[in-house]
Amino acid sequence: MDHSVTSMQLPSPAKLNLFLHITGRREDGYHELQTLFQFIDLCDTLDFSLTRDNNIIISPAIEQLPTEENLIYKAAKLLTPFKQNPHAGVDIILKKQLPMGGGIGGGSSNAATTLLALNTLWKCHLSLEKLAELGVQLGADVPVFVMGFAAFAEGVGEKLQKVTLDTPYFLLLKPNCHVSTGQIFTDKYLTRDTPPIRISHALKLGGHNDCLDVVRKHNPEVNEAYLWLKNHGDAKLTGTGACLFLAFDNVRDAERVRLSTPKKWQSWVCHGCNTSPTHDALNQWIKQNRDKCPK
Ligand SMILES: C[C@@](CO)(OP(=O)(O)O)[C@H](O)COP(=O)(O)OP(=O)(O)OC[C@H]1O[C@@H](n2ccc(N)nc2=O)[C@H](O)[C@@H]1O
Ligand SMILES: Nc1ncnc2c1ncn2[C@@H]1O[C@H](COP(=O)(O)OP(=O)(O)O)[C@@H](O)[C@H]1O
Repeated sequence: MDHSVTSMQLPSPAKLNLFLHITGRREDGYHELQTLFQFIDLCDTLDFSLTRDNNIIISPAIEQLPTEENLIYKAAKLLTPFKQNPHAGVDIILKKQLPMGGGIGGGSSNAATTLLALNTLWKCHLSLEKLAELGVQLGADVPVFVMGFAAFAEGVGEKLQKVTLDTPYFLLLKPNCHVSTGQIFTDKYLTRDTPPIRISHALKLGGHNDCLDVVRKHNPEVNEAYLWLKNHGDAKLTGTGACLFLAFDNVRDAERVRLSTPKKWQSWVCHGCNTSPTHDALNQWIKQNRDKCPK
């Protein structure tokens, strides 16, 4: 078979929570949210090659993360009951660029990219909705990456309404600390009573991040980076952090502020997108391989 139809390279982008409201707490302790998700063009890359040995091989390994806990592995495992050929396996090469545990959803994105790639390579023929339903078991942010459109999200982040947002440039900052999502969501001072808003309100007026004060309190370095970034505009926290971001109308201004960023923090200038770069690349792959792909 033509090698092109047995392998695929896809980008796996990060997301930003443009705002994050906590509107309540469910009986199981999970928090009900309203958030606006936008993708950015800062991406990991995943190479998938079909094999015939029924194995899921991921390289290189992520430091201090056993393969079985890698969300890429978990996503591939979730799809195995749906493989057309029971002997099909996959070799996956991960080129990691996204900082982990930064609130930009790299792990969830990698899981979604894997679901999308293997659904095609393993000919599982599952709908996006079914893939999102499987993916939410791995994390609340997986569905938005599977669906691939910027979205107003409710529930724990899985009830999605497609939106079209402005696509500014962002300066993204990563303070040198790891924020524990669990610690933030169990803090007694976290506010959990932001009144629910309508999508029209969200799109017109935006919102805030209810986690910000608690994250700043637990993580002095996030606080320091926030105060620094705030000198340049409306600095925001994504998810439960630690990453912070600031929007700009043009790339020049974003680059100018980035050049003055203290060197102790990683920083990137990136572009907001309304469709996931994974979907753009997958659609391109499908177009190129349509005639070569056996049904
Ligand atoms: C906050 C958000 C916003 O996009 O993103 P990140 O900051 O992680 O990127 C997500 O909702 C993160 O969802 P998810 O990825 O499933 O969270 P996990 O890290 O698995 O959650 C760790 C712990 O936080 C608590 N948790 C998480 C999500 C939620 N809606 N309510 C919660 O109470 C739970 O106790 C959970 O065990
Ligand atoms: N492929 C993966 N990439 C990144 N993190 C992963 C992956 N698989 C599992 N994880 C775990 O998920 C955690 C959260 O990762 P990530 O999604 O990048 O952060 P966040 O949820 O804060 O945006 C990591 O700290 C790591 O332990």
